[in-house]
Amino acid sequence: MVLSGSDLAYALKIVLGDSSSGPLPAAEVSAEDELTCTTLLLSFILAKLLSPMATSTPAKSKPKVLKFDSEEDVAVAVAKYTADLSEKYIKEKGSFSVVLSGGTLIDTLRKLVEPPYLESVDWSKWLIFWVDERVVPLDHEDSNYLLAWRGFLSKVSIPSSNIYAINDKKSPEDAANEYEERVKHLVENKIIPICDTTGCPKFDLMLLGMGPDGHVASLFPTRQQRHEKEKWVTFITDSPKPPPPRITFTFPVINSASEIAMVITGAELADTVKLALGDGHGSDSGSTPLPAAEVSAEKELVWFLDKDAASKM
Ligand SMILES: O=C1O[C@H](COP(=O)(O)O)[C@@H](O)[C@H](O)[C@H]1O
Repeated sequence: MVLSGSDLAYALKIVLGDSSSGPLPAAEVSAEDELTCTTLLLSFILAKLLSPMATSTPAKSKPKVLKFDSEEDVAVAVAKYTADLSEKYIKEKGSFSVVLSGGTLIDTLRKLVEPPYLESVDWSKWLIFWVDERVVPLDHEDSNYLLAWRGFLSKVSIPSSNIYAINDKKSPEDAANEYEERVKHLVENKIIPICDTTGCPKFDLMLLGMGPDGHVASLFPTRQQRHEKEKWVTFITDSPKPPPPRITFTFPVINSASEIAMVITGAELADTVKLALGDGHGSDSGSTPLPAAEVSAEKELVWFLDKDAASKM
């Protein structure tokens, strides 16, 4: 009987290890029994390899892709989706943590700050974070905080103590470390739960946009931050998209969120959407998938696309 490979270790231990109730059948193998024993062993190994226990992280489900006739329809759908999740999570856990990106996303959230949601959403239970931020003063035109303040936060009654902007007085590295510390503190105080499978903070909802190069947050195809596995928040000083200094949540944190919406509109993103939802590989990023193709959620990832963004699929 010839056995090889590390996957056989557990089977060998069972078959060859001592047993108080007498030897297992395979331990008494003779030349005539060899075929039967090998078949049994192969079945055991196959069953083990094919069972969900064979992989250390459970496979996540495929993204849900929703296509709409217009950008306006996307805005309407994203508002309802967010308000519904707000109600669900506040009912379940008493608060709703939302991670915002910058860019076009904020304008697409405009329907959320109109009736009926303006009155029906319990804004007092919201906690706001940024998936990435440009390291500029908070009142600078490039600030994602300022963008969100103007287009969203100034219109709703989220307590200011629940709005977690970055410290704009620090260097990118220090600002990233401080933001990570603040999130750790919230985790320690059980304000943000921890994701059992990754050990990262588990935010309820991330609302993400995507750049034409397939970047999400400030994780760019050609920069190493996208490969960060240890830090929760990292920094970049040479972002290919200006301004160069930024901080960003890393993929382990992004992909630990319960729900993620990728909100993407406009014909200029159609090729990138096709790549990201296809095999994920951009022509200029070799065999590494686009960052947008690496987004996954603990519960559900939904791509909201208007017909222009979906036109090449
Ligand atoms: O620089 C950034 O870009 C992305 C995408 O922005 P968009 O304007 O193309 O929608 C954004 O998601 C990110 O938060 C921002 O810092």
